[in-house]
Amino acid sequence: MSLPALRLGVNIDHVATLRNARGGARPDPVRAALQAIAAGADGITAHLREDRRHIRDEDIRRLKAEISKPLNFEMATTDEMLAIALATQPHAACLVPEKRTERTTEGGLDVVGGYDHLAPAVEKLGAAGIRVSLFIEADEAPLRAAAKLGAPVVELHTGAWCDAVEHGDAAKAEAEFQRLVRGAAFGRSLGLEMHAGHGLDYDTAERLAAVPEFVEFNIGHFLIGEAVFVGLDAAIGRMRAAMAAGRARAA
Ligand SMILES: CC(=O)[C@@H](O)[C@H](O)COP(=O)(O)O
Ligand SMILES: NCC(=O)COP(=O)(O)O
Repeated sequence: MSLPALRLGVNIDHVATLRNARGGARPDPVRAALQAIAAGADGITAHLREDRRHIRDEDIRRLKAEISKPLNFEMATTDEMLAIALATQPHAACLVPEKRTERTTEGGLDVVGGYDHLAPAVEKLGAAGIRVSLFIEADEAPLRAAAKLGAPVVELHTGAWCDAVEHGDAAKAEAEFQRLVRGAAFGRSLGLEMHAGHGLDYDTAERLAAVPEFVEFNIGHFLIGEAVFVGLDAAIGRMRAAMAAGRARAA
């Protein structure tokens, strides 16, 4: 069986985290994006948080102008972010939940409770030719709501699984992995394009790559951390190899 190719979107947010720690211009997240593409990334993901804790407006403008691969713009569903997305015209916009005090994104969007709030944003982004993705949990209710909203893509939140793996909680990890497997199959049966991301490392990306419905992973924090030790090119090369190995096992 030949499976669809599995794309790697590299999230460069945490290059900006490091830059902002000193308040200057270095390290430059756009340089990281260009290097990631040269090393084999299929696209670049950047999350313009409302508090601008890492990526800034100018980074988004430069990314759109300077990179040669698709830009996946992660955003909260606010009027401000919608205006920036419509002005920037990224390839894709991934709607994510945001809490001001969270350290990182803690879960998927509440697509069911937030349906009426999300609907006009999905409609406007789609009408502008921007591919809309919803960052959600791998459960039937949000998947059904995403399909009803008319979003072509969902990104399943892999954070709970990756945390359980990292903390050595084997039972929870297996349950979370099976939830992702079921969610990917169910989402695909609804016609959704299936992406995944949050907290993935070499091992979790390799295992998830064997789930045939996934066509894109977005990976950032781990790769930028690895780059400190082995360089960005090597980290991306090893991630691609891990994904290919997982995919090969599924074929
Ligand atoms: C939605 C998501 O998972 C990404 O935005 C990524 O995690 C970015 O890093 P922070 O969550 O630290 O902003
Ligand atoms: N949407 C998830 C993402 O872009 C990357 O998340 P992480 O690998 O930085 O945790």
